[in-house]
Amino acid sequence: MAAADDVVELNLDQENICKVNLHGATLTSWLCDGTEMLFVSQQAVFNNVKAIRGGIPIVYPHFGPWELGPQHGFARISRWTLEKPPAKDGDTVSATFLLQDNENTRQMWQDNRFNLFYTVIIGKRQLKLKLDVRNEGNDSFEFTTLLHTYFKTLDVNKVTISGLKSLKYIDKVRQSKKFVEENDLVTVKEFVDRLYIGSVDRNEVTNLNGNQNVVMTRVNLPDVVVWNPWQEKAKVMSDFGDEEYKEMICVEAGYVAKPRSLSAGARFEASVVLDVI
Ligand SMILES: O=P(O)(O)OC[C@H]1O[C@H](O)[C@H](O)[C@@H](O)[C@@H]1O
Repeated sequence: MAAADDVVELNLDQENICKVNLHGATLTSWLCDGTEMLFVSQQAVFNNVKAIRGGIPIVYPHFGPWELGPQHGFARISRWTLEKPPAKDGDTVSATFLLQDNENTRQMWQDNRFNLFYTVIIGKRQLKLKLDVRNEGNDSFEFTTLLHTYFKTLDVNKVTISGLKSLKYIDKVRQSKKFVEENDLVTVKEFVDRLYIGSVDRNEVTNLNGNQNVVMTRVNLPDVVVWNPWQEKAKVMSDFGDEEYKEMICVEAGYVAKPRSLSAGARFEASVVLDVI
């Protein structure tokens, strides 16, 4: 369990609440009309050191194994600050979190200076997530970023994902070779780790918890990663139950297929909207 003072709650009403852990600004719960939409492992570790296994960890400034630092970058294992506490505005509640460069990140990542603002907005049957990266230094830098969304489902076998047909994808399970997706609806029946390149901006993920479907709309996040560790990988992950692969599917919106360059003083804004339909 996370310590209470690590968690910021955005409370629209009793049945529509989301929780953000300041460790990584990881969204660890999204209650939509009383149904939990996000998967968090029973084995997840809340020690403010390890990345939280589940919810929506933020990948930045690097997706995947990184020669300069930890896998998926430092954002998901850094302590964020609460820049704007939860406030109600009409039918939504929003809060903004901030990660700034510090001695540790500068040492790891070529002395780059940045502000990364993350705004979470919960509405009725909707969650909106906004990333805003600002280059505060005198030199340009490159980064990749992704919202590593773990959706909760009662049965991963029934989940379908639309919007990927005809796209090229890198299949990390098959020596990172490139393939073209042939299916209108992607289903997951085995260990899957794919990076779909340059997808249309809308994907529908069906049969999530409570038989809910979610439409994911992306702005400035052209790529989609689909991941499920299945039985074989689940067994070797210490913070993931052996059978939990049945209860989750990661559909991750990112800018990851190629790095984004940001010149000195420039800004990169991107967002994901999750609508429960
Ligand atoms: O175990 P983690 O570092 O959290 O990474 C979990 C997974 O994240 C992404 O989905 C990657 O595509 C996978 O290759 C990776 O295994």
